[in-house]
Amino acid sequence: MRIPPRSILADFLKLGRTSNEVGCGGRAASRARHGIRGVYSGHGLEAAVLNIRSVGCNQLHSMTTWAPFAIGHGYHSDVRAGENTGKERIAVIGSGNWGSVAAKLVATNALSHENIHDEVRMWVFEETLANGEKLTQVINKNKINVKYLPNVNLGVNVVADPNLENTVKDATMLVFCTPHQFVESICKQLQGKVNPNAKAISLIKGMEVKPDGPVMLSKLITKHLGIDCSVLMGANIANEVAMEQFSEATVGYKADTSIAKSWVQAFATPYFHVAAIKDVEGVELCGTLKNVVAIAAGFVDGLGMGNNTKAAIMRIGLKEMIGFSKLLFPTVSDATFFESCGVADLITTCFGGRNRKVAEAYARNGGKRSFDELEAELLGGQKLQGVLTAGEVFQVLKARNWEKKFPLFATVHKIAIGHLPPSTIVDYDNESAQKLHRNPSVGVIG
Ligand SMILES: NC(=O)c1ccc[n+]([C@@H]2O[C@H](COP(=O)([O-])OP(=O)(O)OC[C@H]3O[C@@H](n4cnc5c(N)ncnc54)[C@H](O)[C@@H]3O)[C@@H](O)[C@H]2O)c1
Ligand SMILES: O=P(O)(O)OC[C@H](O)CO
Repeated sequence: MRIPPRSILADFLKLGRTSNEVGCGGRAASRARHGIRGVYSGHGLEAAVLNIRSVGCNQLHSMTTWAPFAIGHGYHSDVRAGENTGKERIAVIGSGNWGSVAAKLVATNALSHENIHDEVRMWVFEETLANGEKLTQVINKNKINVKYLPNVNLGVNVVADPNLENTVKDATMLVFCTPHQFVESICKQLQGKVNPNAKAISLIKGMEVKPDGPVMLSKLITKHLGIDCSVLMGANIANEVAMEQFSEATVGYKADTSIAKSWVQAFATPYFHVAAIKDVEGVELCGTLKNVVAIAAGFVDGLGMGNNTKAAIMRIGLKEMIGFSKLLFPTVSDATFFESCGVADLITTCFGGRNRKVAEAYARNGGKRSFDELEAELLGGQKLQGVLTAGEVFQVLKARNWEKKFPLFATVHKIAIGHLPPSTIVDYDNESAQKLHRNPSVGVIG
C-alpha cells in the first residue's frame, strides 16, 4: 500500500476532523508499554498521525482517532473466578464471520491491556458440524472457528460458550455481533441477566421496524437491557481484517467520551485504526443502509453493466443514505459519511461484500432463484443483511410516503421480492429523487 506523504496526510486528517469527534494520542507510548510493533512503525504515516494527535492529546473534541492506552475511569468488579480484579471483562455475543474477528481483536487487546481481563468469552449459536463435533468444542480445542472463519487463530484467551447467560455473566463490556434479525430475541433472553453497569457496543448492520417506526439496534439493546450502547461500523470485510490487513473503523457514541475511549481501546490495533464520533445514529445508519446499496451494486454486476453504471448507482445510493438518515435523525452529521463507516464501507461492500455477491447471482439468474436459496448455496451459513434491510427501509418509505424520495431503495426491495426484474435497477423514475439528490448550491442542471 502506498503511504501518503506526511504533509498531505496531516492536512487530510485536519480537514476530516469535526467538532463532534473526540480522541487522544498515545499509540507510541501504548506500543512501548505493550510491546506492540506497529505496521507503519517509523513510517511517514505513523509520524503524521502522532504529530496530529500530539496537538490535542488532552483536548477532547479535537482529535479524530486515538490508540489503545490505559484509561483511568471506574471499572466494575470482576467476580467470575471469585476474584475482584477491578478489570473490565469483555464478552462477545455472536460468532459468525465478523463476530469471530471481533473476538480476535478484543482478545488481542485483552492480553495487552492491564485494565482488561485476559479471558474473552464468545457466545456461539451452537451447531453440530458435519463430523458430529459441536462447534464450541472445536473452537475451544483449536481456537479456530472452522465454520465461519476458517484458518484464523482467534487467540488463546477466547473461550466459546453455547450458553448466552453464562457468556455475559460478570461481563462489563458487551460486544453484540450477530445478524440483525436475531438481536431482539437475544436481548429478550438477556433481560435481567447483564451487569446493570455494563456498557454495550453493536457491530451489527441493520435495523428493526416497529409499528411506531424504525428502531436502531443500539437503541433496542439499550431499551431491553437498560445499558449504554455505542456502535462500531466501517469498511471491514471480516476476512481481510482477520488477515490483519490495514483497515479503519468508526465508533459512534452517545455522549460519554470515557465510554468511547474504552471501546477504542478494546478494538484498536496497529492494523485496525478506530476513530470515535458522537453520532450513534449516523454511524449505525451508514452501516445499515450501505447493505441496500450493495444489493443494487450486485444487480449491476450480475447484469454485466460496467464501472460507470456501478459508480452511478453508488452515488445515488450514497445520496439516499444521507437523505434517509437525516430525515429520520436530523442530528446526523454530514461528516459521518466521510468516515470509515460511510463512503469507505460503501465502496468495500459494493466491490467485495457478500450482499453484492449474492445479488450478482440473483441478477445473473434473472431473479428466478430466490435470495434465500442463493444465500444458502453461496454463503455456507453466513447471513445476508441487505435484502431484509431493503424490506425494512421500504416499510418506512411506505409508512411515511417517502417512496418517491428514495427510488433506489424502493427499487432494490421490489427487485429482491420479485416484483420488478433486476434490469429495472437502472430504470426507475428519479424525478422527485433529483430534488433530494441535487444540491442547488453547486448549480447542477439537467
Ligand atoms: N462478515 C463481515 O465481513 C462483516 C463485517 C462488518 C459487519 N458485519 C455485520 O456483523 C453482523 C454479524 O455478521 P457475521 O458476519 O458475524 O455473521 P455471519 O453471517 O457470518 O454468520 C451468521 C451467524 O448467525 C448465527 N445464527 C444462525 N442462526 C441463528 C439464530 N437463530 N440465532 C442466533 N444466531 C444465529 C450463526 O451461528 C452465525 O454465527 C451483521 O450485521 C453483519 O452485517 C459483517
Ligand atoms: O459482506 P457484507 O456485504 O455483509 O459486508 C461486510 C461488511 O459490512 C463490510 O464492511
